[in-house]
Amino acid sequence: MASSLHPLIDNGITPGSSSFSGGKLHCRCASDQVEITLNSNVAHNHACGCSKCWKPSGSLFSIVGVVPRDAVSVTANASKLSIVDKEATIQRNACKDCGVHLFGRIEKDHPFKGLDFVHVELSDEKGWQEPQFAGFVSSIIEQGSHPKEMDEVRAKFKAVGLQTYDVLSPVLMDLISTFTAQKSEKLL
Ligand SMILES: N[C@@H](CCC(=O)N[C@@H](CS)C(=O)NCC(=O)O)C(=O)O
Ligand SMILES: [Zn+2]
Ligand SMILES: [Zn+2]
Repeated sequence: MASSLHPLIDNGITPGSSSFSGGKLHCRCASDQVEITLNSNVAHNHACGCSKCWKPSGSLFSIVGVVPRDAVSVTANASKLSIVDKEATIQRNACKDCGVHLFGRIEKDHPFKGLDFVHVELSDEKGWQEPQFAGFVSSIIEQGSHPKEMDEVRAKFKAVGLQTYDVLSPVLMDLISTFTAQKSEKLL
């Protein structure tokens, strides 16, 4: 398989630091970079194979984690941000010039409302939580990967110690279903 899963996965995973408490993200413009300050480490960091999450060119997967939205502030060049798809659940704020997604925010009623989605590779700091699993793996087929490559893709994740799922991990799926059950009062 010629393609890279993601630079933070391909050569093995570097563990983060439990005492790390945040840092800055920058877009990839040569000047006037959008800067985001995060006052928190990420949680539920994972590889996402869906077509909507930003990924570096040449990679099959995005690496995306969440932080409380109160921990996110735009600290430079906010005027360069624009929402990629206003109809999507996750409103991904991208740099209009370089295309990098700086943060994704949920405004509608949703189990993950209150959490923003961010890509820690946009930071120079070390200590961010390492990827915990791979989600939306089968979605890479929708972007042109051949179904025959899937065994190899899943084996590569397993080789670096990550479980693969075709939606999200059991913990996150249980959170989503708990939210749904509480809303319909099946669970009190
Ligand atoms: N197979 C679809 C899956 C898209 C999808 O459902 N993505 C997930 C993971 S990021 C999601 O929660 N999307 C909500 C959104 O994009 O607003 C694709 O690849 O486009
Ligand atoms: Zn930019
Ligand atoms: Zn995604």
